[in-house]
Amino acid sequence: TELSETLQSQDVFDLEYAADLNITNDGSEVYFIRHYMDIHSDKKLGNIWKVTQNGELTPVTTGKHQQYGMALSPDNKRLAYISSESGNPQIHMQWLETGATGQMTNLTTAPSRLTWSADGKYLAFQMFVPEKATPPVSLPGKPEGAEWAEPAIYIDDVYYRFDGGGYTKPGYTQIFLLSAQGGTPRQLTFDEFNNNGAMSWSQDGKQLYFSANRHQNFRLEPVNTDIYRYELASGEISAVTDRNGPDNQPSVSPDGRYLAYLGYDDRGTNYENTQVYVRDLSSGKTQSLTADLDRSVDSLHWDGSSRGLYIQYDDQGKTRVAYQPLKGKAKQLTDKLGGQSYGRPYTSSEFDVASDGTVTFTYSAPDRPADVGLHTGGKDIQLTHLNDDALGHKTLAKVEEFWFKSSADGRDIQGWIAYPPGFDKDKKYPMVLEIHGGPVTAYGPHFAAEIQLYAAAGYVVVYINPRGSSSYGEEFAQTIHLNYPSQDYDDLMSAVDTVIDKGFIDERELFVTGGSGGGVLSAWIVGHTDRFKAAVVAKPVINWYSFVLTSDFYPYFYKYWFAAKPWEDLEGYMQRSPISYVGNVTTPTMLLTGEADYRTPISESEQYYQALKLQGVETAMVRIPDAPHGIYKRPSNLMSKVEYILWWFEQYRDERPVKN
Ligand SMILES: CSCC[C@H](NC=O)C(=O)N[C@@H](CO)C(=O)O
Repeated sequence: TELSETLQSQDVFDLEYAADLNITNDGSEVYFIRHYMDIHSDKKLGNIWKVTQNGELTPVTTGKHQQYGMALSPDNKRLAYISSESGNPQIHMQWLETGATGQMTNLTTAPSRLTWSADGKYLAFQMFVPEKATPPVSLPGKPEGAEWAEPAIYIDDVYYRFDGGGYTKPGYTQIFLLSAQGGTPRQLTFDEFNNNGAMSWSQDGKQLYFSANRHQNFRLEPVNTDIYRYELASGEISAVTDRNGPDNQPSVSPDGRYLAYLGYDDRGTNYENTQVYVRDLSSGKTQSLTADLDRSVDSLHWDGSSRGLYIQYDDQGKTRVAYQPLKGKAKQLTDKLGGQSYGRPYTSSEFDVASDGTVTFTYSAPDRPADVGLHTGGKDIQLTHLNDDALGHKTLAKVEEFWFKSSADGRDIQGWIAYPPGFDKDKKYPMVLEIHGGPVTAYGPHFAAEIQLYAAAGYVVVYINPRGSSSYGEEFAQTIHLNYPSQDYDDLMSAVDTVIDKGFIDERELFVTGGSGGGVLSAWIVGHTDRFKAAVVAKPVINWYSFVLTSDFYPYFYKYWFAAKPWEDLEGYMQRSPISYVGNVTTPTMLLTGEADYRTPISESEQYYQALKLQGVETAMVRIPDAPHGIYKRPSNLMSKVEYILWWFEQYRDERPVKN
């Protein structure tokens, strides 16, 4: 039927995407995790696959498991990875010449960040080491065999719960060393810090560089990570960087002379460009290679000759890889990265580089989640087509870029329109404005099941990067510093007007939704205009005062998003809170949030729901049991989100597509 040729919500179970790309030294093969959605456990699982330059695909591991954290040995003969096939996550190894595999560890908590030494003899990794917590109170008088209520929980840590991880247990993440022959790992760090940042070995294997926040006050200085050097012989740890601001992703050059890393000087704003620094390890001389690039670098890989670095950064909603020599100008390679955020069209990608400069990356297209791509000989090649079977026969929304001027100040703003399958410009369509979160993140022309499903239901979907978004430089992102929400509202309204002016939108049929920061802005919108027929506010902040005092990452939010603590600036907090404008709302507005969302806790949604009820505004609340902030991570939750949003909008639709 015609219906079966458009995307249906249950199709999210058929999506696959590529991650953890590892390219061989000669660039001939790429190992990657082929993620898929398991309809029985309702979880994302994944196995290792290999693809050659000719696009020949071979499975490397198999089974219904979560396999991740893959690291190819320096000689390309072994593949270390983490797998939960024995019940809980353990380090596994595959000998690629023979196909022999083995479980290398028998750990009690999950390992992470497998990092090979240059000689291939060792793997460094990290693991949480729990500490014994004795509650300060134990109840007297419990008779033998009595079934009393669960004991009270005593909390005294700053970070007592974390979105996606639940309530925290006492303990710290420590660094371990494992022989590549397997056996018992040796714990290297023991102190009361989370030694949990990226690691890189010196070429002679005598030192291990890692990033961590090891400041005494680390809990209240949440972004102040530095690079440290661990001496394998003595166990001594010394700081390599010491500025106020994050320093992370250390990477020793192949010739052992330099240490590259990412970071910025913390000026206390909502956003600074992350730069690439290179330190000469013998002289200590350090320079930024990207001081003139007005973008944030997200990741880096050394060139095999140690003469420069391949860097990844977001630029106007796309993600690029460029080659940045140690001296001189960067050379652009590709802008086709993306596709790993399959729910909403956020920029999200990764890349790896072979010794000969062949780049592999997650290949993005608006109609497909991430495939494996290759950049070689100046060309981009798509090596896999992981979703052609599931999506190839479907008519998906076409995604088109548009630019417009904001009514606030004439600033240029970028957006995208997703057209419903079978779109006819001579008809009038309902519109959904979908708003991203962050707020300093970026949408782009990437596959997004949510956008595609709204379009498949007949809506023209509009999404933009309002001021404050990343990928347009520091000034653009900082316009919302201590000023959010603000003129971003005007940017969104100008986008709606621009698309209406194109002539195919039924102005009476406007709908709005957004999640997280987009929940803030959609609640802000219904408090400032009644032009939308219905709204769904997903996982929002409604009241900045209560948010700062209930969100998991509160030492960051109060410090970088506000001028003072809530009780020192009540007026400032309330003036920027959607709750302050609830008295203006007439738009039917539904709330939708995960019950285990500790980033924007469901109490924010409850406040708005109850306020709307008191105001007599049509409202409803959808609570997704056990879902954290990333609702889409369980496919059925992504389905619930989309189905509820479409259902709510349909309640308020009385016009159907008609001829002009
Ligand atoms: C507006 S409060 C912070 C919410 C969150 N930011 C960081 O965690 C957010 O906006 N998340 C976005 C982007 O990841 C989302 O869509 O969930």
